[in-house]
Amino acid sequence: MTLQQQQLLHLSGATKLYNGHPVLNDISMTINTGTATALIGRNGSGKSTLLAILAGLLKLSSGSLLPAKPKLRISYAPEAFPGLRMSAEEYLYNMGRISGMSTALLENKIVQLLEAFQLSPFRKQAMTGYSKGMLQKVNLIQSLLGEPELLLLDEPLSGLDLPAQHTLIELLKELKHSGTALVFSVHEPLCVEALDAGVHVLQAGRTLMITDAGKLRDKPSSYILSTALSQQAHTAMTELTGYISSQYVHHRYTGEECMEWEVEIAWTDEFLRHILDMGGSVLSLEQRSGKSGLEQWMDPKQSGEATA
Ligand SMILES: Nc1ncnc2c1ncn2[C@@H]1O[C@H](COP(=O)(O)OP(=O)(O)OP(=O)(O)O)[C@@H](O)[C@H]1O
Repeated sequence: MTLQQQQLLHLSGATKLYNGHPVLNDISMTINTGTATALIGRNGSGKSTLLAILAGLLKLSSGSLLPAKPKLRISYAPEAFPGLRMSAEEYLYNMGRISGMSTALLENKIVQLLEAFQLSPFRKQAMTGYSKGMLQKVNLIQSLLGEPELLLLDEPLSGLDLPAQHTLIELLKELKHSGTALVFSVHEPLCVEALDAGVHVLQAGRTLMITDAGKLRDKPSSYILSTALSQQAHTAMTELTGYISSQYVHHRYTGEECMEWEVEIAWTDEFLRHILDMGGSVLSLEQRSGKSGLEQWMDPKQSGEATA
């Protein structure tokens, strides 16, 4: 915790039973101001249940949830949002008034957010006619209206088009910077990396691991696609400094068998030269992060099995 960060909420030994069966089992986490925490895990691993508990909407079967102060301003955007009969503008206005916002501030905020999410042209239409993505935008705008100290988002990117995803991430970055604590469930790496989030991996209601985006990010490598070389030339390449791995792959367009080389970026030129010297052709070159990136942790069972 940096000097400026303060504890907002502490969850300890949280267990939630449904029909005697634990769907969350002994979960502990501390949420500090100005931080982002991503909950990741397979479908049914307990992310939504945990968010509803943090929001105070579900009671714990055992364990404790301790806010650092009595009236913490919490906003919550649930996973599903129904198409109500009222217009988005009306709904947002009502929600803002319920949370105690002043009319002037609220009207201003609604206009800004509807514009940012490109919903202004539809603001007076009944939400029964909205698409899934449009409803998700209203759901998110509702959670962004006030100035929450803790913002809980259940799969916020779900159903959003790309511009809306970027708008949301920029807004979340600003909120985090201004001290709001963010906790969100997510199946895509985009949010985790952009918000430099801590990562809480759930598996069947239990904490599998706690880490952060920085640790999960791989050092990028160069990936060179070349025509297949002779066995002798291939072996010589594998002995060069900077070699990481190689595999036979089929070319995306021609279907031809070729070789993909993963090499350290600093040695890329050497490898390109060797391929040409050995009679091969370079088909493409790109730099990207390696195999065990964040995507792998989006499917924690697989990772758990791999390291077991
Ligand atoms: N009201 C309920 N009654 C009984 N079981 C429930 C209830 N709500 C959730 N569960 C169960 O709790 C487990 C965790 O569900 P939860 O919705 O929290 O998972 P999730 O990680 O958010 O899943 P997803 O990625 O699909 O949204 C699941 O097995 C689910 O069936």
